[in-house]
Amino acid sequence: MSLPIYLIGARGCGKTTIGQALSQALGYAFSDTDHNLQLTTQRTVAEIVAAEGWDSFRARETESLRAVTAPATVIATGGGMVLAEVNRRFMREHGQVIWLNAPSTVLADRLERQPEAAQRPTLTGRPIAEEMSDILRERAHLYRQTAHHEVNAMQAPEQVVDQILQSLSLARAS
Ligand SMILES: Nc1ncnc2c1ncn2[C@@H]1O[C@H](COP(=O)(O)OP(=O)(O)OP(=O)(O)O)[C@@H](O)[C@H]1O
Ligand SMILES: O=C(O)C1=C[C@@H](O)[C@@H](O)[C@H](O)C1
Ligand SMILES: [Mg+2]
Repeated sequence: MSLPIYLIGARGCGKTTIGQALSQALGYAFSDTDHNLQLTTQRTVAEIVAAEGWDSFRARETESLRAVTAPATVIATGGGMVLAEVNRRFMREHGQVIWLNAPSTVLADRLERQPEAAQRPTLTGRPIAEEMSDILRERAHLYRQTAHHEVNAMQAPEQVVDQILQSLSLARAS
């Protein structure tokens, strides 16, 4: 059975972009926990957070992770999925976890170009560059401890996909 592949990392690291390309390369299905939540609730992240608050969003995100988990599927997760221990354990136990890592300056740059505010409401109320730096400082250890493999997400998308494929095949061979 082909285990699911979970992509984790901060906003803008490319979980959705790379996830789609990786799923095509492997002939796997593709799911995205943020999109799944949007479909099932018919609301954006910003709308859920405005109506119910972040704690409720985080609880729904845990449900979304379970709902999309299936064999032979690449799963792009929400940037905050690693905050809950239950999610970290679930991903490590059910599949291969890949951290798409890039410096906060690169991520902030991408988000400033394409903010998608409905899916990425502010987490701290601070400007994007400062928020990203704070978020990575808080979460880097959680991404690191959850991931089976860390990949450099500053490379061009095709190279990121290649590096993931290499990590996975090396893991299978060892
Ligand atoms: N390797 C890359 N090189 C250059 N640009 C990239 C790369 N990966 C993603 N991008 C760009 O960065 C932006 C954010 O990418 P994407 O939406 O895939 O990130 P994400 O990790 O899914 O974010 P979120 O956690 O908010 O869902 C998009 O404009 C995308 O085109
Ligand atoms: O980093 C985060 O906490 C988030 C990232 C996005 O993928 C969404 O899941 C949401 O905007 C929260
Ligand atoms: Mg995404």
